[in-house]
Amino acid sequence: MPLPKAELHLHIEGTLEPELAFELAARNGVTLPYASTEELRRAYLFTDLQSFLDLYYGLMAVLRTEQDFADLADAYLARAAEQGVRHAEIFFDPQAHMARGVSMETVVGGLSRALATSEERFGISTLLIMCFLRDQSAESAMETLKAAEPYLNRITGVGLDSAEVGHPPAKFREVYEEAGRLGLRKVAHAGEEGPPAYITEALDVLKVERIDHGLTAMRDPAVVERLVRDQIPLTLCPLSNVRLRAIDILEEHPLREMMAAGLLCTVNSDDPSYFGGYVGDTFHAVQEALGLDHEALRTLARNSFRASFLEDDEERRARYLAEVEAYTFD
Ligand SMILES: Nc1ncnc2[nH]cnc12
Ligand SMILES: [Zn+2]
Repeated sequence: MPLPKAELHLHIEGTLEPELAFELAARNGVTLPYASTEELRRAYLFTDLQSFLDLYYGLMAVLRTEQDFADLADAYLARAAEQGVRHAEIFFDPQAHMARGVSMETVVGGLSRALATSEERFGISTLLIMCFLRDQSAESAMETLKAAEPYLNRITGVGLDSAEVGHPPAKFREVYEEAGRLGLRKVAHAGEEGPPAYITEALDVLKVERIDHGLTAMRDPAVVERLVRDQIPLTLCPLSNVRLRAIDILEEHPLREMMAAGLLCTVNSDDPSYFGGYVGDTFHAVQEALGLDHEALRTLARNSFRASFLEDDEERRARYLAEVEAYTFD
């Protein structure tokens, strides 16, 4: 039995496996620019975040109907369950779909249909976090938030993703203020490729409660001190960092140093179909590469539930935490 954990940094579109992509392409009459799943997999040689995003947005062309989004989420949940995930806070990128003529209703409808039965089928509780694409305009983000208003009973929070450098958090001040007025929780990618100042800006200007990635915090001791003082959770994605060349090899990932500094670290998969592993695989990979002992893994699992947005369900959080404490490694 795998260690129980929450996954807090997971783009549902990044769980699209080549086999499902080809199945959906055939179902929807979409022609992919790859002859086979093998050829598609061979294209997963990324040099940076942008080179990944180009392929990731391109492959989304196969996602067209509510059923497609439900199938995508179902496939993720089945794999996550095998990897010990008990709770998942799932990102989605509506602008990438609406730009292709797929409505918010289709996206949220399909995803939430799969999530509605996740607990009984997979034993995984779920929340949805809607991300804005930071390389698009603030106006587009605001329009996206407006388009989501009829569905806010199914959306817990907002996030910020896509190409980071040159798109600082402050660009989205108004849309985050409005999200706050609507009662949404707030997270943002910061410090993946961007400077540590983006992390501070996301906290100060956007008032986010968690930082997605936060890897570059280690370049600025003052930023580390702030994150430690306020116990701001970081949703780290070590396999993603290697595949997108933020670090050269997993052995050089600063996770150990970050935990030792007192940062509230969690480990997540980001886009598991593209980066070589789901979250349980990621735990194994960092355990091996960094020599983490069982107590460090237990701390990461504990942190994942502590950092989750289960505030309205403290009883459930306590139950998950008790599972972590009772877990015996074999
Ligand atoms: N790692 C990542 N960084 C920014 N945007 C993303 N969208 C999907 N994965 C992402
Ligand atoms: Zn991400």
